[in-house]
Amino acid sequence: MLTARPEAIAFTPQQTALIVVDMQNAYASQGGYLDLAGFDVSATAPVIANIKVAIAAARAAGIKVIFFQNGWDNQYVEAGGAGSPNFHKSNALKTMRKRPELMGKLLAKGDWDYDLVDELRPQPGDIVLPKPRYSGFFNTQLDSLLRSYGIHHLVFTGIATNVCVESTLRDGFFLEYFGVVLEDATHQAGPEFAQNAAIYNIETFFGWVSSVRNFCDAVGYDAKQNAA
Ligand SMILES: NC(=O)N/C=C\C(=O)O
Repeated sequence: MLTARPEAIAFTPQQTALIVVDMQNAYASQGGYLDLAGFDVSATAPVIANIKVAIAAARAAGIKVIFFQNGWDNQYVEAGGAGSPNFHKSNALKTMRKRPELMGKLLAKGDWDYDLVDELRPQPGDIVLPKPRYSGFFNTQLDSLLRSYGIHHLVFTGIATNVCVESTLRDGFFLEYFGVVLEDATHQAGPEFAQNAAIYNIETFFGWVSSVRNFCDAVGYDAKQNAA
């Protein structure tokens, strides 16, 4: 049983996945895309630390860990051309149009910006999925993989709460997945009200909101003892 808002939610480890959304240098590191595009990433260190604990707890409980990496090939073919709203709305693409010296760097496969942060490394048995748009369900193998493992509960961590986390959780809701976000293992892109609004939306309309500590308690993982 996971203590959560608006109410506790039951889950079994075998039917649950921990989803780690886009914990790449682009979203969590100084000098990465969000930072260069003018978003504040100064408070991401505790989020990385909390995700690390959630991942350890999930692995110990036999919960599948799925990492997403957002981005495209270094020619940006997968980003879409002017016929795609992504071409017009992506702040990474807009930043690179303003600063052409960054072309081939931001969110480009093979570059540091695209890499997962050093602290969060996939291990054998984890799944790593590339995704070309905000939702992890769009143009990825996520749905078929989850169905193949009989998973229908998704516990979300990652950046950004109000963009890729919320988009993926919402799409999951429409596909009949139960979505829980661990709020202290997420961070917004934009002002704090964006975090609060995303959490409000999830808690009220699309899923459940919990914390890393509650998740550890639910799976019987002692974070303090394992840190020692
Ligand atoms: N990972 C995300 O939530 N991404 C948000 C914005 C972007 O990728 O431009």
